[in-house]
Amino acid sequence: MKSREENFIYTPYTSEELLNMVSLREGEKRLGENVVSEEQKKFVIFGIEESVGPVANLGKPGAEGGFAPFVSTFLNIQANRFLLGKGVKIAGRISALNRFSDLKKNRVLVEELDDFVLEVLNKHVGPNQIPIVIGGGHNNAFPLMKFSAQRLKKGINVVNLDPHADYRKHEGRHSGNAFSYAFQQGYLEKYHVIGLHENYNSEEMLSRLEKDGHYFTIFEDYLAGQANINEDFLNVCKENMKKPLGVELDMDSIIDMPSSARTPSGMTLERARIYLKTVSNVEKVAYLHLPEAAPSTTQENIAVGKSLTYLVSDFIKTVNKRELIK
Ligand SMILES: N=CN[C@@H](CCC(=O)O)C(=O)O
Repeated sequence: MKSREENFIYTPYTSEELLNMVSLREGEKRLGENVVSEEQKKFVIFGIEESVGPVANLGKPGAEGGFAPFVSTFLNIQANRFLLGKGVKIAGRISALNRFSDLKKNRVLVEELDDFVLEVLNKHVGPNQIPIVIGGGHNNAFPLMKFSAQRLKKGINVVNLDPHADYRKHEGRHSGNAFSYAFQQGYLEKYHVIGLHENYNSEEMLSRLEKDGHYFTIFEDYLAGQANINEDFLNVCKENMKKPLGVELDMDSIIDMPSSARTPSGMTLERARIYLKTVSNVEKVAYLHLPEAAPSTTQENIAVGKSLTYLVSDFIKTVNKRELIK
């Protein structure tokens, strides 16, 4: 299946392809062996292999490479009492076939991608299923919010752990304005963005976040001990306990994570895990989105694959635990 101008393609996984990525070991069960089962699926995972969004935001390419190391790592973790993986489906991936050198053309390309991601989600996510989208730029938050708002018939609340608010002007689509476009179009109601870096958010954007009634916290306030990050995670969870919540984690919030906006100062992976475990503990998660990882070496592939796997498995375990408690 291709997008309208044929600049993107969706390729579903076959069970055989997925099983080929699993290294079997006698006496053990790997997650991939259960992921291919015929059981009812609660979580549907999609990869997005593109970096047109970050490039259209004047950033660096590489986000097309985040998903592949995730899949091979995730399929090979242990299936055990903590996570069996039978309720998880790895559906397929959207890949970019083109990118231009012209900024305007790339921003139009992002619109084509927005529509294509929405089409794929509409086609492959059932009524009670939760989509998990991995890889690509933060631009793909827009179709995820649109998909969720359309199926719930109202704008949703979203939480994002991110040094950048991605609430830039409506200047053509890119990875830095998914949330401002979604708010303008009524798909996003209240935006909670946690851990903004003082140095990387324009005054104009911060003022607009305030004017539009959103909630944001500053990373440096946590460093100075003027705010408590775990309390802020918990407060977002409590405020959204009974509302459908979109959960976003920009991989560039994590210290040294290979990405377009790689940072030497930021969240530890452990803090990011606590974030996901806390904010996902609401009654209805609309989706999980983990964009922006951009590995370029073998070592970086390992780091990205394992980091994404910890985060996705934490998320699934948190949602599963809630369902069992109910
Ligand atoms: N989604 C990320 N957005 C950031 C990062 C830009 C970059 O790639 O360098 C932003 O718009 O500021």
